[in-house]
Amino acid sequence: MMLAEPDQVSALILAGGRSSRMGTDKALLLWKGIPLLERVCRVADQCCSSVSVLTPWPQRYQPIISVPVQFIEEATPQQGPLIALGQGLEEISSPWILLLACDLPCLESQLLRGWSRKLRGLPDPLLAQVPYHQERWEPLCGFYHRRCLPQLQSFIAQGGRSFQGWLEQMPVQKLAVNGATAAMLRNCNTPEDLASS
Ligand SMILES: Nc1nc2c(ncn2[C@@H]2O[C@H](COP(=O)(O)OP(=O)(O)OP(=O)(O)O)[C@@H](O)[C@H]2O)c(=O)[nH]1
Ligand SMILES: [Mg+2]
Repeated sequence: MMLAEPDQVSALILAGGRSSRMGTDKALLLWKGIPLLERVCRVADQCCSSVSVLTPWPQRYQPIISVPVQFIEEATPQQGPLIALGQGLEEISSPWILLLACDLPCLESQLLRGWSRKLRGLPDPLLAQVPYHQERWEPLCGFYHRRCLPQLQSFIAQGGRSFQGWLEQMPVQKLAVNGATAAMLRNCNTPEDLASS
């Protein structure tokens, strides 16, 4: 484990989706012999001060995880990633959260460390730092400050559930995405995605 001094970053890995396009729980699917969730946990362990997995099913995943991870049981399952981030921000006390999907087989700790270092120079009013690619945010590989929580809660209270919509009204630093980072952000939603990653 490495502390990203002075900006301590905790990873929050989301593993509570329906996997409806995959047809089977994708957190458990093997990629090069390692379950997708375990792969993401390992990378997060290499670049974050602590790692949490938010899921309604901690018992399902405990046996496959080999690195130190805190499981957070989901209060309101399957309400989508924005609600999940809200619970994570309430329960994790570090200044920054690196939010990660569990379906990112090509995630790289070195690139993520470089992004973590950029947090140090971020002007105070900016509350998030998120990759932006082809006119879309990539919110499930992004950094969110604790101070996001009030804005997030009021967006949710007004019925907002769209990450893209929330980020459009937030002070967010865009992370530019080049070829290498686009490859890292490739997520697996279908069996075809997994086969071609
Ligand atoms: N904890 C938690 N994770 C979620 C939730 N919704 C989605 N995720 C996770 O967010 C990440 C990206 O979601 P998707 O790629 O859409 O995955 P999904 O919702 O399982 O799959 P589809 O049903 O095919 O959309 C995955 O790691 C999911 O497990 C949720 O309500 N709670
Ligand atoms: Mg996905």
